[in-house]
Amino acid sequence: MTSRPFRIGTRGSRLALAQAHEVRTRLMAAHGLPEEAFEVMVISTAGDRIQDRALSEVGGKGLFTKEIEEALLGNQIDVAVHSSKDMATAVPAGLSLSAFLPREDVRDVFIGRRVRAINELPHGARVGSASLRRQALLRRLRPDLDLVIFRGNVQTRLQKLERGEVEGTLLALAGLNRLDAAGVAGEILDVAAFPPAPGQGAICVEQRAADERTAEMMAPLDHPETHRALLAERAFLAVLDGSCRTPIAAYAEPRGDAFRFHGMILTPDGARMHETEIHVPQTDAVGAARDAAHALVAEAGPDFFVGWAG
Ligand SMILES: NCc1[nH]cc(CCC(=O)O)c1CC(=O)O
Repeated sequence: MTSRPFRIGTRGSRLALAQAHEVRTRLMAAHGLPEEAFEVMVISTAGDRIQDRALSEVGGKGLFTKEIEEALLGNQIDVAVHSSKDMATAVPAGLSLSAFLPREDVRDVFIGRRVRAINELPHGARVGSASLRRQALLRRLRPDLDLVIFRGNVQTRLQKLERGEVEGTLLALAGLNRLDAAGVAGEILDVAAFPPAPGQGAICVEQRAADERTAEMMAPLDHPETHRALLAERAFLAVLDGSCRTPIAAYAEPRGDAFRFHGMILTPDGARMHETEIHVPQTDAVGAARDAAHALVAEAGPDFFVGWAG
C-alpha cells in the first residue's frame, strides 16, 4: 500500500454506502489492511437528484452511474461499487467490471401498509413501484390495482408507504437485508412467478480496465459463480434492450456446475409474456443466454416490441 488511501466511490444512499463498506471490509480482510487504508468517496448522481419521474422517462440506468464512471476515468477514485442491477449492459470504454461479490437473496418482496400479502390488498388499492418489470408482473397477478410510479431510495419509499401515499410497494430483499430492514417485508415473492431483474442482489466493482494494481486488489473478492451468472443475465439483457425501459427478468440460478436460466419479457401492461427456461453448464451460460434471448424475440414477434417503445 502506498501513502494515499485506496479510494472507493459510491452513491450516497444508505444502501450504496452499506455496499461500499462491505467492499471495504472484504478488502481489509483479504489484504490485512486497516480501515485507514481506504477512503469511501460519495458521488452524487443524476438518478439521486431526479426523484419525481420514472427512470425510463429520464434516461434509464446510466443515471445512477455516469458521474461515478466519470470520476473513475478522471482518476478521482480507484473503484466504484454498484448494484449490478443498476448498470447498463455496455461498460464505457476504459472501464471494466472486475469483481462480483457473492450474491445476496435475489427475490423481491411485497411490503404492505395494512396487509401482509399481495392477495390481501383491497380491490383497486394503490401500489407504488418505479420498476416496469415489477409493475408488469404485479399487473398479471392483480390487474385491478392502481399502480403508480414510486421513486426514491429505499428509505424514502418506506417513508412514503408509512405516510399512506400507497398501500404497498415492492423492493428487493437484498437491499433490505443489507440495511438490516428485512423485518418490513410482508411477503417474499417466489422467483418462478416473480423473477428478478438481471443482476438483482449482486454488488459489482468497476475499475479502470488498465489498472492492474487494482485488478490484483479486487481478485480475491470476486465470486466466480456470481460473476458467471451476472455475465449471462447481462448478455440476455443486452440482446433485448440495454436500458431499463422495458419489463425484463432474468435469473441464472446455480445448480451444481450448471445454471437453471429463467428469462422473461413482458409488455408493460403485463398482458403478454414470453419466458424461457434452460439448463446450461455455467461456462456456456453467456452464449446460451444470448441464444435464449434471440429465441424469445423471434417467438414474441415484432408487434410485441411496439409496446416497449418510448
Ligand atoms: N433500483 C434501485 C436498487 N438497486 C439495487 C437495489 C436492491 C439491491 C440489489 O438488487 O442488489 C435497489 C432497490 C430495490 O430494487 O429494492
